[in-house]
Amino acid sequence: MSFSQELITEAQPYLEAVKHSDFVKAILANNLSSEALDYYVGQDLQYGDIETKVQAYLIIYSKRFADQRNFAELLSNHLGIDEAVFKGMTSQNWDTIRTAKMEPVTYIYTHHLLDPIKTGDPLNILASFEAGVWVYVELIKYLDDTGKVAADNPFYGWLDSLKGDDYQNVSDGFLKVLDRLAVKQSQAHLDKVKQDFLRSCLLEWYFFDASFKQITWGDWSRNALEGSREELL
Ligand SMILES: Cc1ncc(CO)c(N)n1
Repeated sequence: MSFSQELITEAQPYLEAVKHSDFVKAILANNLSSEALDYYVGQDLQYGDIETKVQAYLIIYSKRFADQRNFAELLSNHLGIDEAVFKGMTSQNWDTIRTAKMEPVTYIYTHHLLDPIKTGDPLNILASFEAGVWVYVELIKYLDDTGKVAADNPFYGWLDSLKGDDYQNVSDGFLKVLDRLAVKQSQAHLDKVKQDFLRSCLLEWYFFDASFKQITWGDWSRNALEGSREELL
């Protein structure tokens, strides 16, 4: 089994969990609240900016011109994002939502993506990033296959723009690069890379969960501070 097949096999339970998440169920039932949608769009735009940064570092740290060109092209596609699709999903002012502040799960997930940059190793940097791409490709296939996301669904335009072979090919291409970079690496190194990949898959679930519940730093503070006024001992 190739390294990427191993990653994907072990990631299946996380993908199943994403499919079963309240957020995804609400997309399929077309009853996601506008608050959850606004939160998701704002946070995903922040996530997308970190994807830009990660891909820029993949260009910088890759040792092959062919890989660098490929990453540069994919980064250009990423930046070609159809703003209209996101604008159509939310009633919020674009400038406000485009500059949303990162809430806790977005912060943790994006810092998980940024952390391997310090290694300067494209294998480490690519693994945690590709996990998110892979989950999205699989989720989009799943949503499309249900045939339940109709034209009146806020995710219709989003699904329409991402479904099909192009996005799948991007993910498959990244998996091939991972396999090539994994050759001759120590087991300890590969174990760390795998852990990072699976952790991104886990954080995908938390990203949807946080969106469904619109979890903020304020919520976290309130949770932590609740009860702190009681006398100790
Ligand atoms: C949270 C998240 N993960 C993955 C993707 C796909 O790139 C995305 N747009 N957002």
